[in-house]
Amino acid sequence: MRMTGTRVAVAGASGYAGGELLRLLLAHPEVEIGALTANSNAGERLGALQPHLLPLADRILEPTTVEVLSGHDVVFLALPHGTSAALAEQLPEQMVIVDCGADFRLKDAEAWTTFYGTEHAGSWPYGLPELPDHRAALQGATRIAVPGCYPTVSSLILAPAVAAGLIEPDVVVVAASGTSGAGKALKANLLGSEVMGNTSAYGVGGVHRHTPEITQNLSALAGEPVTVSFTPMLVPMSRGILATGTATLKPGVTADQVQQAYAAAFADEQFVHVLPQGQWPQTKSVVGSNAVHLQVAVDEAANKLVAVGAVDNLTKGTAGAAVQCMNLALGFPEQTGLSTIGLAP
Ligand SMILES: NC(=O)C1=CN([C@@H]2O[C@H](COP(=O)(O)OP(=O)(O)OC[C@H]3O[C@@H](n4cnc5c(N)ncnc54)[C@H](OP(=O)(O)O)[C@@H]3O)[C@@H](O)[C@H]2O)C=CC1
Ligand SMILES: CC(=O)N[C@@H](CCC(=O)OP(=O)(O)O)C(=O)O
Repeated sequence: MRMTGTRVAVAGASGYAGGELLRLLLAHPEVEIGALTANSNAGERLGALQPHLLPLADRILEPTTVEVLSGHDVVFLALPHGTSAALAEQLPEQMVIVDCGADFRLKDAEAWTTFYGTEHAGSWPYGLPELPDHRAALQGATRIAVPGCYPTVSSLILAPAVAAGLIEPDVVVVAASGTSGAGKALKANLLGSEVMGNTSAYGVGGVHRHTPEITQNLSALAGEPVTVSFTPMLVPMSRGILATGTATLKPGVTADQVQQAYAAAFADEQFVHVLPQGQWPQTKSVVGSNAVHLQVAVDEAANKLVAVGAVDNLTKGTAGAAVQCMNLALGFPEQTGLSTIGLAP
């Protein structure tokens, strides 16, 4: 059903994801921005924390409570993991809730507890419409779990090969992220002098919490368990992720088959672009946009498929996906308020 003047609230408006949501929502023709909430920063002017959001500079951040968030058509939750579940269960059923956190992404309760260490709250429709069979569940949905930033790009770079049965169910993903992926809260390894002029791996050895999310996406596509070895890295830039996925080709699979599978998988997708042959994704081309840039090659000597993808972790990796999902939930054209144009140089 098409609605106009849709009233939206953003919980976590003082954070990075909340700020990016507001940047996009300010340019969205169908919404009216309602309550903006925070935690330790409640009572502050938004302008003191998000100086780039000039039209909202004098809005005062409210506490994140059920009372403040009720009375909106849509609530975006951009809160730390584990915070959304308790809040969501008290909000009205008919309200559309789009959760940027992880609380409702995983279907497997055991995987949740292993990686997050708390009780599983359940699962909601997963907000990656470009994965086969996902869009329909988002149309008209009232609860949506936005994917993690690494899983978005890591799943999309390998999805066509997995869905077409071109690779063995055993993949390796190495992904480099800008520091905004870690959120705004000060962390020792994210201080300027630790990050500048430096690149480091972290969460190595299958322990990063995005591993089960990528596994869930690829296994569902394969119709059998897919083993995922995922290694994230931190690089000295504020936004963007560049991910490389590698897998062994099944016997007899040709480079032509691979190219055709990728072209066909995303032919009708407005946000996922398989680049022309010979051109490789780079993060700057997608920064600030909801686009994913992809490229794939066959390494014949090693018998491997190698796929590379770039996203902006805060846009298609979080807030852009959240807006795209809201559009689907409310019946707005999917691209409303979203751009595919990045930055250069
Ligand atoms: N950054 C990214 O690239 C991505 C982030 N996400 C997810 O989005 C969510 C927000 O992340 P991000 O914006 O980066 O994090 P930030 O640390 O930048 O922001 C967190 C926000 O949550 C608020 N907050 C903190 N603790 C509580 C609490 N106990 N109750 C209510 N509100 C609280 C903060 O308010 P205050 O400032 O007042 O303390 C702030 O507004 C997380 O779940 C994250 O995993 C998902 C994909 C990518
Ligand atoms: C660079 C960096 O630290 N990135 C974050 C991922 C952020 C994200 O997408 O994810 P969630 O919503 O699942 O927290 C990390 O590795 O924890």
